[in-house]
Amino acid sequence: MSRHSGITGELPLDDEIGREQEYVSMLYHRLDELREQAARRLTEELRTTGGTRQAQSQRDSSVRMYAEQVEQFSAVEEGLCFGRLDGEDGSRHYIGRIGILDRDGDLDPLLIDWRAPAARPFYLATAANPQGVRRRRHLRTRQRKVTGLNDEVLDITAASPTGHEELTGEASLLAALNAGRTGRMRDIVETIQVEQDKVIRAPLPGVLVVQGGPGTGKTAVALHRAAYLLYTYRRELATRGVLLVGPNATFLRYISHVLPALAETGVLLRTQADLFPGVQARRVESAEAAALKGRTVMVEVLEAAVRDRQRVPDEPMEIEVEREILTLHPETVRVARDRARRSGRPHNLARPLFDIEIVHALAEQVADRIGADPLGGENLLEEADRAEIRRELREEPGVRAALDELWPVLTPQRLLADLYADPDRIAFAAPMLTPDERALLHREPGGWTPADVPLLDEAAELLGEDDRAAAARRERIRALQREYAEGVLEIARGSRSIDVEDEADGGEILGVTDLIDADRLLERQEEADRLTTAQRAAADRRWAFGHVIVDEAQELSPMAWRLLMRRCPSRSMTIVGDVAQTGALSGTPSWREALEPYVADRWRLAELTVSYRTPAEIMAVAADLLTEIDPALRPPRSVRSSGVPPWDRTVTADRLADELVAATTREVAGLDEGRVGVIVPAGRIDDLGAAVTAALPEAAVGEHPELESTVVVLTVAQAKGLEFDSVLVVDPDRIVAESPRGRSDLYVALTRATQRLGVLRPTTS
Ligand SMILES: Nc1ncnc2c1ncn2[C@@H]1O[C@H](COP(=O)(O)OP(=O)(O)OP(=O)(O)O)[C@@H](O)[C@H]1O
Repeated sequence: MSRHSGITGELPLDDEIGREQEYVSMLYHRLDELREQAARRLTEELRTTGGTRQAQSQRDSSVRMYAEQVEQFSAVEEGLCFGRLDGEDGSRHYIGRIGILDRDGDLDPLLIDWRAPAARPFYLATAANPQGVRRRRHLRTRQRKVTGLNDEVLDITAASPTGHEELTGEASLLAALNAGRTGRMRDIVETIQVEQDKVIRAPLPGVLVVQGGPGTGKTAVALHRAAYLLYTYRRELATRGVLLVGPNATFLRYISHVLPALAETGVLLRTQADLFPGVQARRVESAEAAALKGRTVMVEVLEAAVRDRQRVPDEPMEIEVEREILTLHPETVRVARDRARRSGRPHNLARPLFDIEIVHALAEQVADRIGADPLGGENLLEEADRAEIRRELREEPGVRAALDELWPVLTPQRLLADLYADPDRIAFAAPMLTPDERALLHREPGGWTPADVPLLDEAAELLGEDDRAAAARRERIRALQREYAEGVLEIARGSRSIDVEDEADGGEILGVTDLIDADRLLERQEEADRLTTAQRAAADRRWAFGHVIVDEAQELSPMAWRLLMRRCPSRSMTIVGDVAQTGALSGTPSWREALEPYVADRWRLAELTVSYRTPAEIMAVAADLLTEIDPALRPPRSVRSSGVPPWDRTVTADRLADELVAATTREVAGLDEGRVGVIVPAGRIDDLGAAVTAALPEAAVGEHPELESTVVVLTVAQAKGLEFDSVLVVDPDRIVAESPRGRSDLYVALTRATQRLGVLRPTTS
């Protein structure tokens, strides 16, 4: 179907590369001009001060725009232009990371953004459906130099060299797949495949579930979809932003370079642990405790925990007020409590109603005494006198203390910490749980776990925000503003280094940092709130995102789904995952079950069927296990073979560490470049990690291991979503035994390799 050639059939390869070099150099020249122009304008805007409030605000948005432009033009430096489409009508278009117009702004761009409709045939055209394309050319570049090219002539009569009828840009694709891994995910913008393109460019509204086996590009697709949506629906998403949720911090670091390389910085990347502003949930707890906290029964538990804080005393309470003792009867409190509850307001917002009732009752006592008619007639006080008494009572420390005791204003953190710390409170709030389950909730204060985050969020809903929460938010926003101010200066410094290089050409520009410091910039920002949408969203628990993307979504608990749905009232979501890889005990084995409570059956399913990571030899091993997990599940088809069969070796238990070190050393020696992943049972990460790092000091292990190390030792939970050139899986039986979802964990472990897989099994004898 397609012809791959070193010679294009028109010009010798070198000449052809030379011609492409001319074009690519021209594009870089134009990119430099645009970047310099943006940097110059940024500097000019930052130098200008004064003017009306409106002028300041306009200037501030210009500063943001130019700062973003400088950032974007720098981000697309590597691989700026990667493709060319020759039409049957003789047209010729270059495809790249951003769109570039010529100086006159002619309609025909010099470079077409990969997300633009005009670029789409680059990804979709096949010999059977050429879409007006005669030839697709992939350009390979290193820095600004064209190093090679691959052509596909979309000619139905030409034979396919590999029989992969469905692949587009096959030579470039295979080159990308066979390249050594660096510990950082790369973008796939040059070689997006047809089934992936359909997901990436699916319309914005509604819930789209992307189900696909290991290595089918779900993460890659999720990231490119974020970039596509921000480009195509910029107006809709500019103010509301896009949230991308990943399974853990290591994974976010792994993917963190992809969107900047696609010149998109407007996506907020977060783990579940970071979704409650002001809380960093790093505490560790048992899988069972996390699973319990993920169940929706916790909504009832929290509701009861809040009710428990709305107290009615058993005995009358005595309150001292200016040397006088007032008595608060349980019945008075009960009536006040019931009225406040009936308002239906969240706890903290109902407190004023409770206060009114209680203060009113106490004021009546005072009025009865001081307004009593000595002759036995009606009380002598007017309503204005009573109002004054109520006002004074509110200020009384004794009254305030009583109100705080009976109906305390609570933060979510206070509610949850008090609940966990006290078995009696747990017993009151969770009668529906078993004693063992209640024991799982009990713990001393001191940090939060990721499974606490949806509970904090739920508690925040039940409590309503009090003033302290709002003040905390203002403080967080201020901190982010400072960060932003520093970021702008950083960009300005970056742009300056480009300018400095150009000084030889007479292009000297006065540096931004010569004119303004972070504090002054911050002052100006406070006048005109100029945070990026993502930054504002990060600080605000009640932010409603324009679109939410969830990766490894099978791991989300029902409580986590509730949180995410609150963040996305428009239900515009992309949910990416593989139900066969579910490891969390409260994770989902079925998309229908997870989504039904929120959108019933109004969601679309897209499936990715081809694995780009895992070679056929390794996928065959994983496929046997998949059948055990669920005979109905089908493994993805591997796009390539490595020619290296996986090995599986049994060693005596006492030799395991030594054998592992020896095998790791061999794998490292066998790789030119690239990374080795050693996946071990969670219960052996400490000793086996220590053994490997003792022998190979460059190896990384720990809570957040450095993925760019040659060797990384990690658990399955840490390895989720990652990949390595060579993978050693240690003690698979124990990995399976460690969790009720152990077989899915092993499936994840076996599918992390791009080239080679080895399995080490200890025996007891
Ligand atoms: N079209 C493509 N072109 C080049 N590389 C690709 C393409 N699609 C996927 N890949 C590569 O395949 C590998 C696996 O992709 P990715 O991590 O997105 O898969 P996944 O479906 O999320 O896997 P898992 O379920 O195991 O987390 C990555 O190295 C990715 O860059």
